[in-house]
Amino acid sequence: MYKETNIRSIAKGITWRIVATGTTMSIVYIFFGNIELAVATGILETIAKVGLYWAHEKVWQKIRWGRKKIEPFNLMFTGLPLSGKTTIADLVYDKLQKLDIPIERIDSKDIRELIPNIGYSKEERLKHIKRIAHLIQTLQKNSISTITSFVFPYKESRKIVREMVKNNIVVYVKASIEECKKRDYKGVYEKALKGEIENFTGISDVYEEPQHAEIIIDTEKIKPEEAADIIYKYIKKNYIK
Ligand SMILES: Nc1ncnc2c1ncn2[C@@H]1O[C@H](COP(=O)(O)OS(=O)(=O)O)[C@@H](OP(=O)(O)O)[C@H]1O
Ligand SMILES: Nc1ncnc2c1ncn2[C@@H]1O[C@H](COP(=O)(O)OP(=O)(O)O)[C@@H](O)[C@H]1O
Repeated sequence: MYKETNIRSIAKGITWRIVATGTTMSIVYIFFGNIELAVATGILETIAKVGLYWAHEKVWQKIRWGRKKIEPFNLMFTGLPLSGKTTIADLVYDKLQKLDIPIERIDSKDIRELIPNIGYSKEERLKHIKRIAHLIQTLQKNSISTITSFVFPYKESRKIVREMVKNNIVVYVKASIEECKKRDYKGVYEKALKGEIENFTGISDVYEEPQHAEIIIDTEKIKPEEAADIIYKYIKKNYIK
């Protein structure tokens, strides 16, 4: 998010004054053919309008009417490993950033690097998700929206987030296990099938499908760019009118 600095406001004020006063002086000169009158009008106009503009701005700063607060939201991407969460969430993030709203991207790989000593048992995953929900909550207190992509495999883990954060939008990124195995650029399915990874979602642990997702993306039918567009339009319609 950008803040208008004082120096930028002053520069804008000066350039606008040159344009506006130049226009007034030209009109006076065209009508009356008197250069002294045109210059005098220009000087008087500058003095009067600089003061009046300042007062006008001060009054409007106190008026709340017509201002709209953008409520922070959390886009919660959930789905099997390799279903396409990161790919689509990154595209949505790029699109939403262009709207100049305060927004953060939180992906499982970054958080698991940051908090490495946590495993994948149900108990550990729930503990992990509570920390993430707390992080989203803190960002929301500062009006920052979030795009989070985690497996979020249990109904219980998604409920934790829904109860802790405002405006939670579940995006279920759907793909069959067979398809995810084909996409396995991380080699995690291969390892899980060999028994080298325990409690692997979809292989040796459950993925409880969301029953009330706000958005469902079937990645075997919809391309990443189309999916990002659907999600972007949903956000624009419901949160940034
Ligand atoms: N046992 C097990 N189960 C599921 N996933 C595993 C496991 N071990 C490692 N991985 C890799 O870690 C990613 C999932 O981590 P998450 O933090 O999103 O999981 S969770 O939400 O806490 O359940 C997930 O990455 P994504 O592919 O980004 O989903 C896996 O590649
Ligand atoms: N329709 C699709 N949507 C998203 N990803 C897709 C799609 N079709 C193929 N893929 C590929 O599947 C892989 C998904 O990986 P990734 O986004 O890291 O998934 P996840 O974050 O769910 O583990 C990527 O290589 C991506 O290019």
